Amino acid sequence: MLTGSEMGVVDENAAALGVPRKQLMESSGHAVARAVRTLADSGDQVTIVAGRGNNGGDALVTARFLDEYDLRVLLLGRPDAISTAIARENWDALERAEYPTETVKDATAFDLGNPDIVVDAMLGTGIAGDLREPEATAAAAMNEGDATVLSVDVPSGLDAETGQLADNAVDADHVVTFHDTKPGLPDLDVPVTVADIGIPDAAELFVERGDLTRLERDPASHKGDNGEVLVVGGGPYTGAPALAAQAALRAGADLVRVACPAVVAREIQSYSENLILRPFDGDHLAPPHVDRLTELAAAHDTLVLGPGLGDADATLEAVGDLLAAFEGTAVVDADALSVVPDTDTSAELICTPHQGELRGMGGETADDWRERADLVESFASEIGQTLLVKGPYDIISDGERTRVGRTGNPGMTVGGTGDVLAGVTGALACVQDPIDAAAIAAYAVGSVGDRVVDDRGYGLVATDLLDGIPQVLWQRETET
Ligand SMILES: NC(=O)C1=CN([C@@H]2O[C@H](COP(=O)(O)OP(=O)(O)OC[C@H]3O[C@@H](n4cnc5c(N)ncnc54)[C@H](O)[C@@H]3O)[C@@H](O)[C@H]2O)[C@H](O)CC1
Ligand SMILES: [K+]
Repeated sequence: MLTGSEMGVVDENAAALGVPRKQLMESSGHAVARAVRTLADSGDQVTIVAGRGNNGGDALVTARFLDEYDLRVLLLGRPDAISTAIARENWDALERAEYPTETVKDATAFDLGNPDIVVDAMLGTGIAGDLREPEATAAAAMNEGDATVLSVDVPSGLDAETGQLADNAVDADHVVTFHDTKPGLPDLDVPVTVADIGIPDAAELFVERGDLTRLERDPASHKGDNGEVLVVGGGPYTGAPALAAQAALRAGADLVRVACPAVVAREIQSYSENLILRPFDGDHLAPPHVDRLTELAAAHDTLVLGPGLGDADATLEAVGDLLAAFEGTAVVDADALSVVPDTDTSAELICTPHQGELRGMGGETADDWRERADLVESFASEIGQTLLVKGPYDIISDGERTRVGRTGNPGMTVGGTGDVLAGVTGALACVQDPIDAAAIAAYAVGSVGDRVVDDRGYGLVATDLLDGIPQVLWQRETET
């Protein structure tokens, strides 16, 4: 089952892999034609009712596969109101080949006639709310008439995000949906054909630019709505927590606070005026700090635990205590990772080990990335947490879903890049599911590294990554 927006991610990933949406539309349109043939006898009257989006575009393709029928193609609205280039190209192709096209300029001009089959291609995954005109009148005519109604992707009026059916939705007799079933379809109690439209499995496995379409920033949002991150780190090292915190800000978090030992607080602050420091006594994290830090962490959307903490016994004991007490979402990195397998926690963790740290946690790894993906998935399921295992192929798994990130390059083996990744993951986990946050973070940080190395060659340092994060996350180029 895929929601409409999940389908959009997969579809954009397919385009990134070289299978553009117009090709998918051709497959979709063909699949609808095959379904029409199973329902219609030769010479039957088949009427296509197309909307102005890509749902309509699918059925404009269908028309070219139905030459043996008595065909009518009705476009709801003027051709210049067609909202996508690919749907318009398919409309133009029908016109040039002199198919029997008609445009319906408003609801009063709609006349369904009395066809044997109606193809409902008014609205698919792009709908919001009840049907407006002229779709509402067209739907009522379909529902009142005797024709068999074949809906394209979803019955027009079914919200593929929530599965909710509008009061004035089309009452379909059959549905041909694409790639995977959609919310609400199983409840309709009509035959649903799931058509393979040639989307490669890789579009769901690999993290590609389509995954970035999950990111959105509400124009009406206030400070804090886009995430508050607490980084607990520092002591023996000061750069690591500063990198993680700055990366979290660059990834879009509103407020990032760094809790660190007091003796290094000034030094960490001196790296950036954007950071808010919350020092605790002494020169390293220890069990007496845990109560206050647990309380502080609970007031944030996510905790990033580990950068620069070191591996002093008292520090690792405190990490265990903090994880045991904390109930929110935490990104666990660096020395803190070793504590995870022995800790009982109700927190939701995103652990970001490289392969050596994974072994240290008791996980197995393999040279072949596919084998590694299987091993990481089993280990994630065993520990009941999300893993982001760093490497030339990043493997991200929550034990059920597994994703693979292929961005990044050998220039990124330098120190500090992991801290940047932890920070970005922490910021994204404020507003995304753990697996999506980890997948997007791995993809984005690798992409920034690729851009830096493309520009300047190797010799990249972790601070080079910070500035490029917003561009990769937000200035994305998508296919229209
Ligand atoms: N995702 C894929 O892999 C593929 C999907 N395909 C098909 O494309 C549609 C989705 O197309 P999209 O252009 O995004 O949206 P729609 O055609 O569903 O509708 C957009 C259109 O509708 C208007 N609108 C929105 N709400 C309403 C309303 N309540 N009443 C009237 N009109 C409304 C809106 O303004 C837009 O103009 C998907 O379902 C598949 O069929 C392709 O096949 C490619 C592969
Ligand atoms: K439809």
